[in-house]
Amino acid sequence: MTHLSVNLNKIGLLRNSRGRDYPNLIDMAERTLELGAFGITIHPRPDQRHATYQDAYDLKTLLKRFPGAELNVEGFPDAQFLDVVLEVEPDQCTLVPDDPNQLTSDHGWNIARDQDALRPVIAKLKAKGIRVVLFMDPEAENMALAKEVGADRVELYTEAYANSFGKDGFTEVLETYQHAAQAALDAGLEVNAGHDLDLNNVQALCEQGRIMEVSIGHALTVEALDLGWNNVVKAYLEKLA
Ligand SMILES: CC(=O)[C@@H](O)[C@H](O)COP(=O)(O)O
Ligand SMILES: NCC(=O)COP(=O)(O)O
Repeated sequence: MTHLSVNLNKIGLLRNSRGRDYPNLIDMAERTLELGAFGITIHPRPDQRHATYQDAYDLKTLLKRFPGAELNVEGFPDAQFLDVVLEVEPDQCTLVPDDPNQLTSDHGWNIARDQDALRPVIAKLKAKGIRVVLFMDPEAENMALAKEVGADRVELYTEAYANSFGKDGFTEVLETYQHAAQAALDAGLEVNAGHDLDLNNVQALCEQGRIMEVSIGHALTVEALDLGWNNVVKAYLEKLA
């Protein structure tokens, strides 16, 4: 079984588009957890275009009512992000090497280059009891270094996986991801995955049993336009059971 963490960035985007608290992100989080999701993910970006830093505080308060459920806060470890995460103390923090103006996340860490900056950040987060995840491309050769710099898990960046799904060459791409996941496990890391996962492609990635958690938001929100939020969350839970 793979845990489902629902990313509410796009709920935040809709909310922020009208300057009203509608839809209410915390209400959507509560509804999602009541449906059986393992956790909630947000990725507050410096411009707070969707999820806000305040959402992190409010979600932390909500999660206290759901023992066993987890809050995952993703983002680039700039000073503001770190201040918020160290104060909120989510269950998990996924560090993502995004520039402030990126449209979305589109690459994993270059740990060999960034390790001197990452090590103290990871140490600070872990000192607070926060599980640390590094957002990574599916490169098996880099997993040992991810462990060495102190990460607890890696999150495999799955855009390339999603883009290959259903096309020629998919089997080889899937094997690349499974090989990277196994290398992470062999290095003593647990494995998350995310980005562009959807109801069609998620099962093939997770059914071999290496993926501990997937965080899904964009496709889930779009699929909910057709199927309804409750039905989509339940459908993912069935796929990941
Ligand atoms: C790290 C990752 O792949 C996603 O969690 C990312 O946070 C999505 O960000 P947007 O919702 O801003 O596209
Ligand atoms: N880490 C991936 C995530 O949280 C959601 O990514 P997406 O499903 O919005 O592409």
